Amino acid sequence: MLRRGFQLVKGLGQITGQKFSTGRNGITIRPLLSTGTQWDTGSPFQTIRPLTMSPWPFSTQPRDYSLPNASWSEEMKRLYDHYNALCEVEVEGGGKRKGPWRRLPSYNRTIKYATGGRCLSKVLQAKARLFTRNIEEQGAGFEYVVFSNKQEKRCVCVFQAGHLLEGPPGHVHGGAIATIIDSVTGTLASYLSGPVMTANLSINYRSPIPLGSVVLVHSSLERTEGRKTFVTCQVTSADGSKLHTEATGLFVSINVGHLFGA
Ligand SMILES: CCCCCCCC/C=C\CCCCCCCC(=O)SCCNC(=O)CCNC(=O)[C@H](O)C(C)(C)COP(=O)(O)OP(=O)(O)OC[C@H]1O[C@@H](n2cnc3c(N)ncnc32)[C@H](O)[C@@H]1OP(=O)(O)O
Repeated sequence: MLRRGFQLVKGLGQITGQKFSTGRNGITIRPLLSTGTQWDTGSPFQTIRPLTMSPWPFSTQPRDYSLPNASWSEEMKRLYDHYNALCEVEVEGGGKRKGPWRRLPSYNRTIKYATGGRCLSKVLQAKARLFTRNIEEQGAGFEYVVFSNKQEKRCVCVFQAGHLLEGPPGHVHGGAIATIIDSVTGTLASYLSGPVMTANLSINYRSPIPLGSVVLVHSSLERTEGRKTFVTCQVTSADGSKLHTEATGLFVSINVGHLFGA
């Protein structure tokens, strides 16, 4: 159980960019997501099935789902380029240095060993996938990339909602909107406060989101109180002129042992 806790903490560090202390040793973070390669199906009895074409197919790197793919619309790519450019700033005399923004990589499973939990068999645990990254067809589900700004304690997600997320005809399902809000606010809260769980999410749906459109999910820190991190969230059209959804979230810091019944 303790070993699992370490794996979880290290995995979080990789996702959030934080170095989580695991006690005496202060373990160095290294890629843990080695099962999520481009050729990986997640099954212990692997069927080789390429997700993307690569000149060297036997990559040991997991696929980063927050990078552009062929399904991204021009609008999605434009917004990606816009925020990506803010990740670096030009310095006098040429050259570049890190800017205030950071693109957060995104994988289809959070942690190699700590997925699923106590109620799943090992085989099912091996198959566990992050909810927002479990649709294989590019562009069909959640296409998104999160950029964070630690100084300003906020993040922005560029989100393109695919056709499998339909709720009302031609529009995005409210549960899918809640999912992306939970993911973005949860990512911000863990980026700022370390391991957290959603305690409360309150959502007001103001105007429907057309299926296939690109929207921005803005999330900011409101305040922290002890173990509690309060964040706000607005989903707007890509040009910011239309408010689609507003939300507030409460995230409670946890000891990772919480997830394993400690
Ligand atoms: C480790 C995960 C990290 C994820 C992030 C990874 C990085 C990014 C990676 C990939 C991107 C994807 C990101 C996805 C993000 C999704 C996150 C989720 O969906 S999480 C699943 C849904 N949430 C649950 O299942 C929680 C179930 N609830 C619980 O486990 C507990 O209730 C918990 C941990 C929330 C609190 O339990 P207690 O025993 O630790 O603490 P107590 O004492 O009850 O509460 C602490 C304080 O919070 C208040 N509080 C608790 N719940 C509240 C509520 N619902 N409303 C208002 N206040 C509440 C309490 O009144 C207390 O306040 P006072 O300190 O006394 O001032």
